Formats: sequence, C-alpha cells, structure tokens
Amino acid sequence: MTDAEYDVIVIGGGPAGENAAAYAIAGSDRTAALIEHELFGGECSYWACIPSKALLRPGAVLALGEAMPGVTVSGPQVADVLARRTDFTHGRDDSSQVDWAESAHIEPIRGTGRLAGERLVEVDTGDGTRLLRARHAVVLATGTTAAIPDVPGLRAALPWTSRDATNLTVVPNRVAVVGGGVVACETATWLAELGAEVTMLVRGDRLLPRVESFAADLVLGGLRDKGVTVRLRTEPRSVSRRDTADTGVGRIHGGPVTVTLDDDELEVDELVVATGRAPATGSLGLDAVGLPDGYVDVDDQLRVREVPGDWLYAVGDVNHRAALTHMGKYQARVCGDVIAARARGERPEGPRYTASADHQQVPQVVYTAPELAAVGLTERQAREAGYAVDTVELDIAVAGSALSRDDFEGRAKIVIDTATERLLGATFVGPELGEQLHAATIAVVGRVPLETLWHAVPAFPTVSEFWLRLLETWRRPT
Ligand SMILES: Cc1cc2nc3c(=O)[nH]c(=O)nc-3n(C[C@H](O)[C@H](O)[C@H](O)COP(=O)(O)OP(=O)(O)OC[C@H]3O[C@@H](n4cnc5c(N)ncnc54)[C@H](O)[C@@H]3O)c2cc1C
Ligand SMILES: NC(=O)c1ccc[n+]([C@@H]2O[C@H](COP(=O)([O-])OP(=O)(O)OC[C@H]3O[C@@H](n4cnc5c(N)ncnc54)[C@H](O)[C@@H]3O)[C@@H](O)[C@H]2O)c1
Repeated sequence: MTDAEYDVIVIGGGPAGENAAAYAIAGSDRTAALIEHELFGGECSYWACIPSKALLRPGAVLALGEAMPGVTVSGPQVADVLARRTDFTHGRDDSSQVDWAESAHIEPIRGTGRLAGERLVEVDTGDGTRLLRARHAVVLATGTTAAIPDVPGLRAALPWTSRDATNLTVVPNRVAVVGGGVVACETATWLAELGAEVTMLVRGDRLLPRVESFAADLVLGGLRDKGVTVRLRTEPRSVSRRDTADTGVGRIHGGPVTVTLDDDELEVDELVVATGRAPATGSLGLDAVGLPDGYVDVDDQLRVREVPGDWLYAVGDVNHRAALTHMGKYQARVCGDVIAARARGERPEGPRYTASADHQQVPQVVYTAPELAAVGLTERQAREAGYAVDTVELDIAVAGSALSRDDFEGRAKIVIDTATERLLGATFVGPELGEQLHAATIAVVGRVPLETLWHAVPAFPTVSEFWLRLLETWRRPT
C-alpha cells in the first residue's frame, strides 16, 4: 500500500534533480516530488561552485586593480570576503529553493530516498517511512561526496574536505592540499590569496591531467607565483594529528597535522583532501532494481541501462558523464523533456531528446589565476578518438588584451579536424578568459567550418580579437 502517487519522483534536490523535476512537469498538470535529505539546492549551492567562486572573485579583482595604473586597491579583507561568501550560500538556509520548488508546482519532501522496487521509492523522513509510487518516472540525482583515500591515519585526523574549504570560517596559517585536480587547484588559489601558507601534494607529474599540458603548466606557474609550494610526484604515506577535535565545518579540526611523505615530513595546521569524488549511491537501494552500487550508467536519454520499462533515469554527477553543474542541468533538461514526451504518449526522438554535448563538447572554466577555459577535445583526446588534427597555439596579444590590464598574459590553442576543417576543441588560459569560452562552445557544438568563422568578425578592441589571430595563423601556417 503506497502513501502517495506522483507522476515523477526525483531523488536528490541538487541542480540536476531540480531541473529534471521542473522540465518533466512544465506546462502540464503532472505532479512531481523532489526528495532531499540535506539542503535543497545541493552541493553546488552551499558547498561547491557558489561558495568557491565567491571566495575566488576578490583575488581576481584585486589582481586586476593592481595591474591598472591610476587605480589603488587593497585587500583582501578576509572577514568581508568570508561574509560575502556566506551571503551567497544564504547561511545554508534553503528556504528560497523550497519556495522555488513550490512555485514550480514541485512538492519538496525532506528525507532520504531509496528505490524499493519498480516505480517505488521509500522515503525516511526522520519521523517515519513513506512509500511513494511514480506513475511515469523516477529520476536519480543524488550527486557525489568527497572521496577520502585509504592513507593510514588520514580519516582519524579529521581532514578538511572541499566542504570545509569552501565554508571556511578561519584561514589556517599552514595548510596542505592533497590532489592536483580542479578542486585542489582552486582551493590552493583562494587559500593562498587569503593569506595561508599552502603546500600542494600532487600524486602525478602535472596538475589537471585532463587539460592541454600547456594550460596545466600555466596554472602551475600561477600557483607558484602566488607562493604556493607545489610538490609533484608526492603523496601522503601516513598522517597523524594531536588533539583532533570535531569543531564543525570550516573550523580547524584539532592540533597540528604531521604528513609523512616518501622522504620527509610536513607539519601543517590543516589538511585538505581534494582527491576526487565518490557516487552518493550507498543507501539508494540500487540493488532493489538489480543494479550494483556505484555510478549509474545511462543512455543518451538518461535512462538507466539494464533497467527495462523506461521508468528509471539518472542525471548529474551520479551518472558520471560530465561532473559539472551546467552539464548536469543540461542532462536534466533533456531527461525532463523525455519524461514529458512519454507521459504525453509521444515517442521522444530527435536532438531535443538526446544528450549529445556531454560526450565530446563539454565546456569548463577553472577559476585559478590564470583562469583556464576549455571546451571539447584536447589534441591528445582528439587523436585518441581517431581524428587527424591540425592545431594552432599562440600567445594572446591583441589591443583588447593589452588595454584590459597591464599584466595581461594569455595563451590559446584550438584543435581542428583536418578532414572537415571544423573545431574539435579550444583551450584559453589567461585573466578572465572564462568569459570568452562560449564563442568556442558554439563553434564546437555547431560544427562551424573555420571558413565560416573567418566571417565572424571580433569587435575592436576586445580581447576576443585573439580569435582573428588564431584564424589568421590557421589560414597562413608558418
Ligand atoms: C569544491 C567544488 C567546486 C565546484 N565548482 C564547480 C563550478 O564552478 N562549476 C561547475 O560546473 N561545477 C562545479 N563543481 C561540480 C558541481 O558541484 C557538481 O557537478 C554539481 O553539484 C552536481 O549536481 P548534482 O545535482 O548532480 O548533484 P549535487 O549537487 O551533489 O546534489 C545531489 C543532492 O542529492 C542529495 N541526496 C543524496 N542522496 C540522497 C538521498 N538518498 N535522498 C535524498 N537526497 C539525497 C544530496 O544531499 C544533494 O543535495 C564543483 C564541485 C566541488 C566539489
Ligand atoms: N570550476 C569548475 O568547473 C570545477 C571546480 C571544482 C570541481 N569541479 C568538478 O568537480 C569534480 C571533482 O573535482 P576533483 O578535483 O575533486 O576531482 P578530480 O578527479 O578532477 O581530481 C582528483 C585529483 O586527486 C588525485 N588523487 C586521487 N586519488 C589520490 C590519492 N589517493 N592520493 C593523492 N592524490 C590522489 C588525482 O590524481 C587528481 O589529481 C570534477 O569533475 C571537477 O571538474 C569543477
């Protein structure tokens, strides 16, 4: 006997889950429940994208001011930076997200959801258990949590995860960041900007293994220029800490931490673990529908593979296709449209109902200093995918970049499919170049021939004139 029926039930109220629910019922009288066991708005709003970018922006503004003769800037005022961050996370009050859900005719349910069989979801609300039935679809959107590697003593030392680093209430004097991915690089950037003495412990021989190597090198140089000590080919062998104390999120979790490395030791006041993510599927009941625990594999309509009947979908980080907020929301829009079409008795066919951009056309901005913006395939990924490629790579030096700030240094690379003369990927590194990325995304997704791009004339004197230099170089290779 079920307690309630909805057309659509979404488990996980992050950005992907919210969008899937909204799109699945938009403009109809269909009903949706959105189940969240923590904060509606998810990791992105309170613990990840929003607070991290709020912490990084002051450093970028300060650097711009310092590079502009005639302008005097000072800072950062740490208390004000942290206060603005907290404004953006609403002090972890999710009532505005609840209001949004209700205004979109989605019923928010606080509790932990788990699959209990075909179209059945059990919710532990804290006061008891409710059994819900979905008439059309169940969507899994439970995201990920920080992965903590099995290093002796590490867990017992109560290290910071990204949640502590983004919600810091105090800047540790000496801090070590374990990892060399996006979270590690961004975290090291804001901690150094806020005055910490930062050491990065990076297992590999470079940062950011999935980006063009010139871009990773420039990010490495930028971190070192900020005073960050980056130790490559280094990982903790064991960790010990005196007086551990569970003081809460973003506070120092006890006395000094000793990190034992291969050849020496490092003592710091706090340790941040940024070694990747694990799927939040442990208590999701995947076994109830015959699935193993772990990331949930989906097709391009976001239907969970291996589960027949077109009723179970997964969007966002939990499906491991492209762990970025904008890509999770993109998948959610497709998924919601697919569910809506099926509910109307239509066959969802064609591009509107197919997630295609999260394979080889993913845009991402890494908010380090310099900023790194990339879309599509790197040269190496393109070659591995079987393309014959041409590349153009150059320093960005146009009137717009020189005018924008006295310290402008940037570099751009494009990857071109030799057979079709279309762009497969682009990478830009330099101050505020994230804002230049969407033009490249349109060219990659739109498969715009470079001969056509030649007629897309960048306005003078904008930074975007570097596109002209790229195309000139491609037309007249030296
Ligand atoms: C430090 C950091 C910075 C980042 N910065 C960026 C950035 O700048 N740009 C970007 O695009 N991406 C960024 N990301 C990645 C981004 O946060 C994720 O891609 C995004 O949050 C994924 O959205 P989601 O909805 O799939 O999952 P989540 O945001 O993780 O939401 C899942 C929700 O499901 C809930 N949940 C889990 N299990 C259950 C259950 N059984 N029942 C009920 N509720 C459940 C969770 O409480 C959570 O609220 C960053 C990540 C980190 C860690
Ligand atoms: N600006 C943005 O778009 C942004 C910002 C932050 C995070 N994100 C996304 O969030 C996701 C998670 O990012 P992340 O940086 O946590 O993960 P990641 O997978 O990008 O990087 C993890 C890093 O940890 C290292 N590592 C893994 N296990 C280790 C171990 N046992 N010891 C030492 N090092 C180890 C890896 O070599 C890698 O360098 C990514 O998909 C990322 O794109 C995006």
